[in-house]
Amino acid sequence: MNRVKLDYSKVLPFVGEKEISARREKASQALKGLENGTCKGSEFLGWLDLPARITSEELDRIEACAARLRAETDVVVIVGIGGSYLGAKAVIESMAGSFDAFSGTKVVFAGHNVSEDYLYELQEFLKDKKFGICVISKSGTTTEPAVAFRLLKEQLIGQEGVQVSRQRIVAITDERKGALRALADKEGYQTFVIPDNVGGRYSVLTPVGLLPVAIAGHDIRALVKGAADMRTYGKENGAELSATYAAVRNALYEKGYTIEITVNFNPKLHYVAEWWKQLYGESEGKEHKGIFPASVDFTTDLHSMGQYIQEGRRDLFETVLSVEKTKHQLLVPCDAHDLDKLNYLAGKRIDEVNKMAELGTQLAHVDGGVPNIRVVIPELTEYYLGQLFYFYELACGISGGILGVNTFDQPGVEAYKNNMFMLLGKPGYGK
Ligand SMILES: O=P(O)(O)OC[C@H]1O[C@H](O)[C@H](O)[C@@H](O)[C@@H]1O
Repeated sequence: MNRVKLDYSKVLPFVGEKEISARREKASQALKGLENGTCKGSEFLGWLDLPARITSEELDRIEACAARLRAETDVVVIVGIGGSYLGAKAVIESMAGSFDAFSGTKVVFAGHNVSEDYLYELQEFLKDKKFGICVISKSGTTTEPAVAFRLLKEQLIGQEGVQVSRQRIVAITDERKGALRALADKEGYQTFVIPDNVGGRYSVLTPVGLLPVAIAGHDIRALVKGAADMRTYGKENGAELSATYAAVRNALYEKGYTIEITVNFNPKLHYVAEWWKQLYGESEGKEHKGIFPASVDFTTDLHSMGQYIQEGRRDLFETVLSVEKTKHQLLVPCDAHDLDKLNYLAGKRIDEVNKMAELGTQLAHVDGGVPNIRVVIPELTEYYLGQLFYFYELACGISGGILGVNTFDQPGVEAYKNNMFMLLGKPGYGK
């Protein structure tokens, strides 16, 4: 099996193998805590064996629902935020053509902000379209998706009537609890369940990620297979890949490298980094501890953030998502006049230019004092994305264990919500 690989050789000038292997021992302990369910937050370990537990029948049901929505609609609005949004968005952006949005896209997103202009413009866009809604909320009570869903449901009923709109709405939520569950049961929407023991940011391989990805026309079986293969591979070797990444980043953290920048050289990976930021930020950022997860898109951001990374405060390290093989091939053309002085590149692949930018940047940043990890992805396919997700999820569980926090809760997210509810006059929220 070809697979995602890790290269931390460009970290070694900053932390030695000895320091890393000390963290590697802690990583093994943390892994044990996950495997035998004795870690903090152990009620949320359902993701560990999720890829192997998903049955072909469940995938059939998801694919059938996606096929029905694809046939009955021009576009489906995926309504959700945080873990109920980012996994699907990451896969769809990675797999879709860069200009699909201009040639008739199958999915659009809402409920991940409360921008009045965004929602107005979405409603205008949907006015002359046959649309469906896939509303996703584990708790079923999150304000942003609830507001968007209320608007869109009203619009759908107005355009299609009550009966048709019930067919066009699918809800993904808790099996029993929450306002969305109550509404879905009352209206008779088709529903899918988010298991109790899988937290939002770990839910990409549940219907939360799989249904939107299937609606967008991508291969969810390959995605699940990639994750399952990574799980099997990890079981055979003590989760080598994830444990090493967790150990290396913690060794760096303890030496004062408190910010990790995930870097891509392919804009399709932008939302993979956004997904990663939620996974690591919500999991580790607590008790006034944790690596701050950031991200950049190169080479674009080399022309904005590159200066800071090269010469700013030395508390950064980078993790580059490096894709080995492109989907397409394109050569730099030769020009008879060569006024732009680019003929030295004529006949070379665009990807070679990109790869040399990647290598040149890595060397420059390491020289400038920025440790560099490389995560190598053989190709941008659903299969390797599945591997990558599982690699990161397991590493996050291990890393949180090394740090000593409860990786699976997010108490800090409530503070802004309470203030917002109080300011908006929600009953039960005093001054
Ligand atoms: O799926 P939901 O219950 O609507 O939650 C959506 C998101 O919002 C919350 O505030 C949490 O911080 C996230 O972990 C979660 O993924």
